Amino acid sequence: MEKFIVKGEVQLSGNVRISGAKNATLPIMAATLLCSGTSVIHDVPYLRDIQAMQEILTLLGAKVVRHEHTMMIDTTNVSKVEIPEHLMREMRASVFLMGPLLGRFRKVRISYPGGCAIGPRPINLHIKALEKIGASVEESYGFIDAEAAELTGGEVNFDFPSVGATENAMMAAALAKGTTMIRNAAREPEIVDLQSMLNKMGAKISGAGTDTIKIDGVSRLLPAEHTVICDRIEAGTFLIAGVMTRGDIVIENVVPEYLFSVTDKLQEIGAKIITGKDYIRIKAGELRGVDIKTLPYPGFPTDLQAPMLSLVTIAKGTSIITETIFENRFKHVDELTRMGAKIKVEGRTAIIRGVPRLTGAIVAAPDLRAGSALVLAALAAEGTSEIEQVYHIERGYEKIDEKLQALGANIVKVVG
Ligand SMILES: CC(=O)N[C@H]1[C@@H](OP(=O)(O)OP(=O)(O)OC[C@H]2O[C@@H](n3ccc(=O)[nH]c3=O)[C@H](O)[C@@H]2O)O[C@H](CO)[C@@H](O)[C@@H]1O
Ligand SMILES: C=C(OP(=O)(O)O)C(=O)O
Repeated sequence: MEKFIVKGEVQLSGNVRISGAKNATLPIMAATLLCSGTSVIHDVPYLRDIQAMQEILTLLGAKVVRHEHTMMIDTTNVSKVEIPEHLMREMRASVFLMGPLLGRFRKVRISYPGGCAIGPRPINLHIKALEKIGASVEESYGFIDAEAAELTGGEVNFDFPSVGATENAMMAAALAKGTTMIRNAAREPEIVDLQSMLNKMGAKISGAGTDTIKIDGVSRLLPAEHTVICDRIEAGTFLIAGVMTRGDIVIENVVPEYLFSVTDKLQEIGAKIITGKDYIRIKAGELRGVDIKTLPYPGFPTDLQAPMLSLVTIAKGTSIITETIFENRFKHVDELTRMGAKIKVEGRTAIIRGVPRLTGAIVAAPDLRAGSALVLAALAAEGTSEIEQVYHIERGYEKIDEKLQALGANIVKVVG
C-alpha cells in the first residue's frame, strides 16, 4: 500500500495546471453509450475512477483507447446491458450507466453503486426519474432491473437537486419519445458540460445550469468530440493549499466563475485573490475563522468542505462548518485532531477553534476529499507526516504529489 510522506512548513509558489474534471468526465464517458461509433473526449484525467469506468465500458463491449489525455470510445459492439457487482461497487459514478443503457437498449441491470463512504447514498431519485419517463424498475436481492418497451417524455420533479439523478434522467430522456421536463434539477457546471456533449451528439436539451431542464427526445444520437471542463474541486484544493502554506500560487486552466463561492470564503478568511480569464492567483494574508455551510451549486461545495475545514484549523478564532449534503462527511476530524487541531463535532456541524500550528503525525485518508484535507494539513504542519491509504486520494486527484512538488512542496509517495 502506498503512502505520502510530507515534510511541512514549505511555502508553495509557482503555477499549476488544473486537470479535466472527474465529475464531468465520468457521465460523459457513460453518455458515449447512447450511440454507436467512436466518440473522442479530451482532457481526460488519469484517475482511478476513470480507469474503473474504462473497465466497465470495455466489459460492456466498447473499445476504449487512450493517447495521453485524449480518450476514444468506440461503442459499436456494445451489446451487454448488465454491469457486474464488483465493478458497480468501485465507484458512485457506475450508476451513470443506467440512463444511457436504458436509453439505447431499453434495458439495464445494475446493483448498488459504491463511491466515497460519506453517509447513505440511495438511488431512489434516479429510479423515480427513469420511471417518470416510462421505465419499469424492479429491485430484488440487491439488483436493479429497469426496462421499457418505449421511453416517453415525462415530468420529473426532484425533491432534492441530485447531481447524478439529473444526469441519468438527461441521458435516458435524450432518446425518449416526446419532451421531458426536469424540475429542481441540479445546476452544477458538470451538468452543463453533459448537456454540451449530448447536444453535440444530436440531443435537444436546454436549461442546464438552471433548475429546469428541457429535453426534446430524438430518435438517434451520433458520436461526438468534446473537451471536458476543468476540475473545480481540484482547483479549490490547490487554492486552499496556497493559503494554508502561506504561499503565492497561480492555478491555470480554470473557470473562475465555477469557484465564486470558494474564492469568496477564502477572501473572508484573509486570502488575497487576483482573477484572470482562466487563472486565479492566491496569496495568503492573516487568517481568521469563518462560518461555512455546504449547499448544492452555486453554494459552497460539499467536496471542498474537508479541505476548507483543514484550513480553518489554523485560522484565528472560531469557525463553524455545517455539512448539509452528506450525513457522514467529517471523517477527517479524528485524523486532524491527531495533528493538533481543536474540533468538536455536533451532528452535522463542526466547531473549530483555530490553533497557531498543526504538528506532523501518522494519519490515514478515510475517503477522497478527507484524504486531500490531510495532505493540506501535512503541508502546513510542523515536522513530518505520513498519510496512508493514498488510493482514496488518487480516485480524484491527478498526480497530486507531482503537482505539489512542482510548487515546491516536500512530498513523496512511497510503498509501505
Ligand atoms: C461522481 C459525482 O459526480 N459525484 C458528485 C455527485 O455525487 P452524487 O451524484 O452521488 O450526489 P447527489 O447530488 O446525488 O447527492 C446529494 C444528496 O442527495 C441524496 N440522494 C441522491 C440521490 C438519490 O437518489 N437519493 C438521495 O437521497 C444523497 O444521499 C445526498 O445526500 O454530487 C455530489 C454533491 O455535489 C458530490 O459530492 C459528488 O462528488
Ligand atoms: C464524493 C465524491 O465522489 P463520488 O461521488 O464519486 O463518491 C467526490 O468527488 O468528492
